[in-house]
Amino acid sequence: MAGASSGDLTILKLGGSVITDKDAPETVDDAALDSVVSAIADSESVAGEGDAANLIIVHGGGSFGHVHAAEHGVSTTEGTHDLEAVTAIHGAMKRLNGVVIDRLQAAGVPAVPVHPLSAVARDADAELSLPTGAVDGLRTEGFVPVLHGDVIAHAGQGVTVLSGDELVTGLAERLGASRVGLCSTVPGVLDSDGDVIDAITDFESVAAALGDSESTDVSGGMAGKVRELLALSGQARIFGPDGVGPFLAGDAPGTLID
Ligand SMILES: Nc1ncnc2c1ncn2[C@@H]1O[C@H](COP(=O)(O)OP(=O)(O)OP(=O)(O)O)[C@@H](O)[C@H]1O
Ligand SMILES: C=C(C)CCOP(=O)(O)O
Repeated sequence: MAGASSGDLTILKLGGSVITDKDAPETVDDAALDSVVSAIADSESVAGEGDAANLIIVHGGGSFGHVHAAEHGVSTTEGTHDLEAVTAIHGAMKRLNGVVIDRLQAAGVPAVPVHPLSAVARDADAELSLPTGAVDGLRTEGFVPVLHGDVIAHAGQGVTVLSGDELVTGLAERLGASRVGLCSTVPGVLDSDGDVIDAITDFESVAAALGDSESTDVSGGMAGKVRELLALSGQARIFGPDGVGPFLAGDAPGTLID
């Protein structure tokens, strides 16, 4: 897309639950990944050569990061100094990122990896230091940066998990994204009858319906996701795999979090 400015920026998260088989360790869900990759490749968010890209992709951990994090007792709040844990969790996320990058590139998307462990950190109050120069520079040069949930330095705790959802909101705030979308396995946030909620503006009114992930997850499942997105100053949407194409085309699938 010619001359994209930061005002056009879209940040899309591909849930780990979507692109992996969350119940089989380190297993990619090939059909699901190929389907969301096609929707991205078919969208106008991918720049022509020499133009700025208006898309940043983040993906979650699924059966790669979460399984190793749970095995080592590491979460977004529980840290570790164990080198083996850091290596296992980060290594698994890099392997998943490599698969995502390969599929995107094969579909014609100029995707490049960005690994948070190398640049992101939390201070003792859990405030994120999240430099955006590399991500924004790559995007401006026409590449689509693909980041992922990871382990990052956490003052006094060793490393803790940085969820893809935190990355999405952190990048959206710092880069002024105009559209933020999270693709999960569900068509949106569901109420206690199983129907998609149109819009959520406060946590308490939906808290009773919000649960953890159905699989191993160290970052809070749907409840964590809604909390994270409510803290964002702009709007965001949560939708299922079928919503990726419509979302990138400017439609409004799933649940609005505002
Ligand atoms: N009220 C609800 N509405 C929708 N999903 C819910 C609800 N309560 C719990 N869930 C569960 O939350 C899951 C989504 O959270 P999960 O952490 O698995 O998301 P993800 O972002 O797709 O994956 P990952 O965290 O690995 O990136 C859904 O698949 C569903 O099982
Ligand atoms: C478990 C790890 C390392 C990544 C967590 O990212 P998420 O799946 O977006 O919560």
